[in-house]
Amino acid sequence: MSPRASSPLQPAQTKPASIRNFCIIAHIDHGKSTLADRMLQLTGAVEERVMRAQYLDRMDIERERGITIKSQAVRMPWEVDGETYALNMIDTPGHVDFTYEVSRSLAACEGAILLVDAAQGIEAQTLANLYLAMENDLEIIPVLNKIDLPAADPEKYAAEIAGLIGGSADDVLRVSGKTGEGVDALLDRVVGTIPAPVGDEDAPARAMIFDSVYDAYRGVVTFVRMIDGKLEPREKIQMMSTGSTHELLEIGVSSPEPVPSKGLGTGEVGYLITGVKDVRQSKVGDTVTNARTPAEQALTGYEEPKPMVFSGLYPIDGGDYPVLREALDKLKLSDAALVYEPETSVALGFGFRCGFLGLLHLEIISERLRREFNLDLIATAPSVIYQVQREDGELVRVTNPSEFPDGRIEKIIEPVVRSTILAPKDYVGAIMELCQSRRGTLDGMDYLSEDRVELRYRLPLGEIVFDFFDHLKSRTQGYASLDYEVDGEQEADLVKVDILLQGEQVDAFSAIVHRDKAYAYGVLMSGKLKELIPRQQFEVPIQAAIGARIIARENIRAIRKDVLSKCYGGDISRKRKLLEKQKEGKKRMKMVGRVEVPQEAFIAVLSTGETKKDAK
Ligand SMILES: Nc1nc2c(ncn2[C@@H]2O[C@H](COP(=O)(O)OP(=O)(O)OP(=O)(O)O)[C@@H](O)[C@H]2O)c(=O)[nH]1
Repeated sequence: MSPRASSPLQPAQTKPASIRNFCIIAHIDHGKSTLADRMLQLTGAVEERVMRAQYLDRMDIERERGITIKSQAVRMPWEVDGETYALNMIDTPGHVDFTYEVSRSLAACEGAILLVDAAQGIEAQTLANLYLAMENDLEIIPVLNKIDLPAADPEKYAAEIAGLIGGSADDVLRVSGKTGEGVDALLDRVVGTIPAPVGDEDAPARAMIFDSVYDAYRGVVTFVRMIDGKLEPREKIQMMSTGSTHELLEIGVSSPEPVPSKGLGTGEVGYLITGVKDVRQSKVGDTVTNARTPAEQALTGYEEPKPMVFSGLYPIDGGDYPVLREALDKLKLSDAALVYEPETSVALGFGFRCGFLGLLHLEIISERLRREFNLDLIATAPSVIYQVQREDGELVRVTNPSEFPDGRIEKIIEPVVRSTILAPKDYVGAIMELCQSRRGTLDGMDYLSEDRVELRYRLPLGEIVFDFFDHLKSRTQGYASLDYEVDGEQEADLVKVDILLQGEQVDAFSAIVHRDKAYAYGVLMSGKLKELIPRQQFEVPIQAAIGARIIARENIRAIRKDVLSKCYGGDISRKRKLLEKQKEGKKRMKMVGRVEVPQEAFIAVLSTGETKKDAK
């Protein structure tokens, strides 16, 4: 494949008419990275000699090790009819938790390539991002990828896509990121149909931050799209949400390695480095302006990141608490959405209550804590924000069951999501059953093609944060895809169920559940704990309670455990060994009142997410 591109345009001198800003909307594995590789190759942005598979992804891994910065936007030259254009490809996060970040990336573009696997068809996340792109008035270029696959069915899926975005199935481009077929035609289409950026070149500078990443060596690298005016190196810039000013140490473009430039003009996409150490000082959605001649009005659409899902993180080894605190402080530098505060649990000891954008965000953070900081953690069941109004009128914000107020309650408000589920039509019944059992209400249903259906449900966020996705997958043999977006609140009849061991409340097991499911939750939890907690030297009642009312009860019968009984008359070293072993075991026990609960019991009950799952 020989590159078709003449010498690139210089960033500071490129006129908006020669710029095209676009992103690729695609489901995981539909081939975004492979297609990006072909584009880098074809445009000559990356020389053949240094080309390697998943060029941009590779940079991602390097960034984790602090070697280079992640390329959130790549600039590529492309020539059409003797004229050179600068194409900026902007990366969009693919997952539902990061809808706001996606919306900012989209706001930085005039067009989007909708990339769909020609053997799979469109998926729910892609659909949700497509709708977002359409709401943002982006020009959509529909593309079927992997047409080289024997299983590809471009006719069927082209019709499906045409049905969604309008136009004819013939307008849907067909490419193979693997063989490179059709990629040049796609780049021509980008130049031909995506509008050039419009902005006021003479106005005071306004740049929208669509991403900021933390780099161990260079501090925060901020990715911006220039809307009006221009920015030049060594200027003082100002963040419009806070008014804070910073020296512009470096400004440039990624092509795809970072290349410093003489500035960025209207319509361009590039990066800024200011020496800021924390991504919170460079927030996605914020407007950057020139501190000397600031713009009067910030760009619209700025939002603070809002944590929606909360969970307590506790080190399994209490001695790791300072390590956990340090690790969270470090992660915060690169993640503006992570919030946390210290919390103590009677059962689990010292830990942190952490707020996340959603479940995936929670998973990413716990995984990073485990992998990068070597921490073994217990995470309490995820919870959402409830507004609880007491009878005396006081409103309490509850993100943790332990904050649930005692006494009489007037009403409880819970967050609700608008969800989209895509699946083959044979599974509609199973999906409806699941959504109904989670208090969902059907908003609508459409056939995308003969055999694929889009279901739209309103569901309480609290019902899906737990294990909804796992259930959806198992009921549809993995075929369903889900996307959701927080959409308002509703009143709900919820209660707090406590679990008591010998009359002592185990805070880590309390949960806020719908009244209809409280009994099932209580029975399930007490049954599980009975299996998991070893018999003690006295009888231990396990009770589930709503306030003072007991709704379920199990008993662990007493036993006198004498580890030495087996070795009557045995030699002393063997006895010592057994006693040592018993001591080891005790270390992993947590005391709840007088009851010894093995660490494993907490882990088994909390981390598998089996509690609410079975309590349906
Ligand atoms: N046959 C064929 N396989 C392809 C094509 N494009 C991508 N693939 C394969 O599909 C798989 C996923 O491709 P990626 O490019 O990693 O997909 P992605 O969308 O970037 O995936 P994530 O990085 O996980 O989001 C890989 O195994 C690729 O080799 C294609 O045009 N034809």
